[in-house]
Amino acid sequence: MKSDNRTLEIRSLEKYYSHGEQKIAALDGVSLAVDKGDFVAIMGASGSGKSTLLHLIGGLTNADRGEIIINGTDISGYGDHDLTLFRRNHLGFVFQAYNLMPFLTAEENIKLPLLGKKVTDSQLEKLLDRLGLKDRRHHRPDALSGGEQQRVAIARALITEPDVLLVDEPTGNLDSVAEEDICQLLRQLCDEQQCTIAMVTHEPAVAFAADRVHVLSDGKIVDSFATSECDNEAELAVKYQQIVHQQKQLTKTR
Ligand SMILES: Nc1ncnc2c1ncn2[C@@H]1O[C@H](COP(=O)(O)OP(=O)(O)OP(=O)(O)O)[C@@H](O)[C@H]1O
Repeated sequence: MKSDNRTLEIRSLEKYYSHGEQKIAALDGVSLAVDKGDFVAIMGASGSGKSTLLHLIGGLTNADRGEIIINGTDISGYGDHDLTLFRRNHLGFVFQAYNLMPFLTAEENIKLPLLGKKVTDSQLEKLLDRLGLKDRRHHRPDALSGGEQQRVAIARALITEPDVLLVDEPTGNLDSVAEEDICQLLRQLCDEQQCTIAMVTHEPAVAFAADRVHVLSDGKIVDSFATSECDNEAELAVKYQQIVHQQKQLTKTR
């Protein structure tokens, strides 16, 4: 059923890579729907296709088949120029490596995606305040902790008010305290500001912040479940491992 609230819809997405004679299906018919304000986590073993999926949603590579519809716009047929414009206006990215400009302050980094466009002072203040960066705004990245650098990266992704925030292993370089802090922040952004988030992670503790987990295996979504089915991250880890194990058994018997 189509929801009017749907921010992201992926239909039968396929992506192949060639290794010599061999053709590898990185994505093999992935379909997914995310409503406004929903937070989904995409989990899966190494090589299951997580990054490929996020890169396709983000218009960083093209699909071989299928559709990617973001707020009603199908970007799957777009060329490089249109994809660049679409990314700039509609998507926000947060990566494991914060990718901040080392010679710019936190505030200058946050304003980078605006490309000179004005942001109102109150908009910027609100964002700095929300991300707990007010007293760090004039610091350069090397004077910030890992968690603070990731907060700056999140603020930079949010400054253009994107339709979807695409997040790739956001806590991979952080200790457990900073990890929890970033997870809480992402959760609150959904609850309070109706941010729509698609996040790739292999960490059950990080996935627990989401509303729903989709499990990828060999380029297919093989299962998905609401995180509310799990009382805590340990239960989520067990549930995820069971799905992965079941999938391995199925592959063996094929
Ligand atoms: N540029 C590429 N050229 C060739 N093959 C690729 C390329 N990118 C990914 N692949 C292959 O596609 C499959 C999916 O890769 P992908 O990086 O999406 O997996 P992943 O789940 O993100 O893995 P990881 O958790 O290790 O980052 C793998 O078999 C990988 O080797």
